[in-house]
Amino acid sequence: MPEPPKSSALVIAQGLTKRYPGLKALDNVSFSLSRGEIVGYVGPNGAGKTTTMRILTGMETGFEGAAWISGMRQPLDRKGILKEISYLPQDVAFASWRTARETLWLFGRLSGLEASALRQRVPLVLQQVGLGPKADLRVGGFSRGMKQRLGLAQAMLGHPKLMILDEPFNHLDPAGRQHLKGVLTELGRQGVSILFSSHILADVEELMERIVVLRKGCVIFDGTVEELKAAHRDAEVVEIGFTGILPHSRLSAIPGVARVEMAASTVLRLHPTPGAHLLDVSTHVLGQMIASGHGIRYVKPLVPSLETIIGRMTDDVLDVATEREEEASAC
Ligand SMILES: Nc1ncnc2c1ncn2[C@@H]1O[C@H](COP(=O)(O)OP(=O)(O)OP(=O)(O)O)[C@@H](O)[C@H]1O
Repeated sequence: MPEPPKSSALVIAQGLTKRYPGLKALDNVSFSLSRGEIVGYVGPNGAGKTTTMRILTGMETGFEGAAWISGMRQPLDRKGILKEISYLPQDVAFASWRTARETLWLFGRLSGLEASALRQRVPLVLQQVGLGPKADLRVGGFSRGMKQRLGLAQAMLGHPKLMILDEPFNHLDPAGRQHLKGVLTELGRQGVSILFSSHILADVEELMERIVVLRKGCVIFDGTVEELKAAHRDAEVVEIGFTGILPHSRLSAIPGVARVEMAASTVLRLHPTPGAHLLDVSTHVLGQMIASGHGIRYVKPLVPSLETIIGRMTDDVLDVATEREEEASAC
């Protein structure tokens, strides 16, 4: 059996490849997670996020490559690993007739937690996820957002070293997402590592210490959000509000201008060519507009959102099996 790589990382995924008939769901996926690190695992539908998470939790066993958690290997050391991790699946489901408190109590006992520990822990985690006042209500009457919170409470219950959360922000309203971000940040501060997937990127940007982007089963970026944004500076545009009628075909001919988009009759957006310096190009365009008698109402740089960048990197397409033949690597 191969030795775990010499690394202090809590999670090491090395060359993970998962095949389904006619489809490579994961293609040589490698990344790692340090202790206390919060990592966003993102990509379009079908990119392979859940498959990776299922491998890390030991639910998916037929794969190539290796996954180590705390120096233990999946799926061989599954029992040992289960003591250190928790998993929040995408669609949480609970028995409707139990209360939130009973649900956590049962889960805790089945996970081997002592009754004395649960007496303290259950009210605490319910409080932390904002369900304290609902502890003794039946889950059947819970909204989807409340069930999502209960799922998170369950994932926190056993003091895991690693939490793997598949779409934890699903079904939460803006206040709920804000609250959850606070809870996860605090857990990170306490040394808990968190790997989470999300399609709601605008809200979770500042939560991610690192972002791993997956496309068609391949890791296409692994770094900080700042590094990702820096690599996509060419997606920045400048918006110019002006007076008068603009013959914008003349502006398109200016060196460094890839495209002039008319956002409204007196608002244009300047798209630079890759590698062009946005400030230089804007200065040139503004000079020409003023020289031809246009008044400038405002100039505003538009920095692309994380969602725009990821959409650009992944084409934002639903990946279908026919697009990803088993042997052909899309990486
Ligand atoms: N049991 C299975 N049998 C066959 N194909 C599967 C199976 N499970 C997943 N897949 C396929 O593997 C690919 C990756 O699926 P996965 O659920 O990991 O994607 P995802 O990134 O989590 O997507 P989403 O954002 O929609 O949750 C998809 O093409 C999916 O259809």
